[in-house]
Amino acid sequence: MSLSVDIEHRFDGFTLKAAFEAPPGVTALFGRSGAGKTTLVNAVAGLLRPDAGRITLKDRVLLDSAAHICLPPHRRRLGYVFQDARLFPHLSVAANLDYGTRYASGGGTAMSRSDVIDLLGLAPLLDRRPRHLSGGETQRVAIGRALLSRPEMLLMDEPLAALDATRKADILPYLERLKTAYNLPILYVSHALDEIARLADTLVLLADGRVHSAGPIRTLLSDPALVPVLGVREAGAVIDARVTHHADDGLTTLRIAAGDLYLPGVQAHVGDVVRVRIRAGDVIIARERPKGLSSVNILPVTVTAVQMGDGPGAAIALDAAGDALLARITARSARDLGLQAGMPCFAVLKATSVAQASIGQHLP
Ligand SMILES: Nc1ncnc2c1ncn2[C@@H]1O[C@H](COP(=O)(O)OP(=O)(O)OP(=O)(O)O)[C@@H](O)[C@H]1O
Repeated sequence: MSLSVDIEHRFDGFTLKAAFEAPPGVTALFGRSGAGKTTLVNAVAGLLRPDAGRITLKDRVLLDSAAHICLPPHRRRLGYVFQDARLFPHLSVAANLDYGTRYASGGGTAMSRSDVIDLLGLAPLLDRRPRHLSGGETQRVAIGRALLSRPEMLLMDEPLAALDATRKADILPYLERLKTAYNLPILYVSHALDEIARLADTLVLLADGRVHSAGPIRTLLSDPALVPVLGVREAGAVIDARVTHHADDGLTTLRIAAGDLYLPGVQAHVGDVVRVRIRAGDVIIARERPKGLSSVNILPVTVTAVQMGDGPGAAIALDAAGDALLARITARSARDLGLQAGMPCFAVLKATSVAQASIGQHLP
């Protein structure tokens, strides 16, 4: 286990009482505004001293209120990337990076300055001042500075929240590379499920200062019971698929265990494994294999669970030859089709419904 957290903290009108474990990889803290994400990550960083609790990173105790241990931030060996990058405005990018190196605590990731510059594409920016950088570039420098402090874990609090969709799409591949190239555990705070679905291995779902659910991302994103918590529009499973062919008409063929998927605009090489997020609302269920349909993605599946919602909707969990999928249909359709666990049927996906933004490089 990389990080283990069990803390309590009370503000006027808000109580945080949360425990979770972050294994190696990217652990996402997800929850609505005010759920307690920043309070929790600040407690891990040492920027907030919780009323009570214990936090360990690998075998080091960062906080143990019973033993009166509370390491100051600079002794925790953590890199912190904030939503507002907090670069030094009077220093060049190079000097901002040097600042990270100067305060390297040692022991953490052994990335050299040139590794970091390459990984984050910073070479053309080194002589610039922060005011001459775009939002995405600024965040890349902030990440570089945090990495050069040789942290044992990176804490990222809404690092992309201030960026527009295009800049966000620009920076996500860098985060994916960071994750795959270096074995650095990351605690990633976000209220954007699309980012989390692309990056995270583990999901910790916070609600009202408590951990509502925690576990592997694939399990939680395909759990029909969590659809109302994750948001009915955003909920959807992630699956890994291998790129097998790019056709001249722009459609890419991706292989999953249940068959082939045909999706537009997949920017990955043949042979690459990519993570594809399929929103529950984009999946239609048919009892028999549909004929004469414009959709090209029809997969044989088995219903694994039916979750009727409080309103007109129902969430249906599906097994596609070992890959979990989720569909959101009306409760009326679920009843009319007589859907129940164990029933074989077909999942229909519109090719254009899986946006490029939902496709990320494979994160083992
Ligand atoms: N210093 C403080 N004093 C009093 N209350 C605070 C303080 N910091 C946070 N809170 C309260 O604690 C609750 C959790 O805040 P927190 O910032 O941790 O939530 P969050 O999940 O990060 O939200 P957001 O996504 O909006 O950043 C909120 O109700 C907030 O008003």
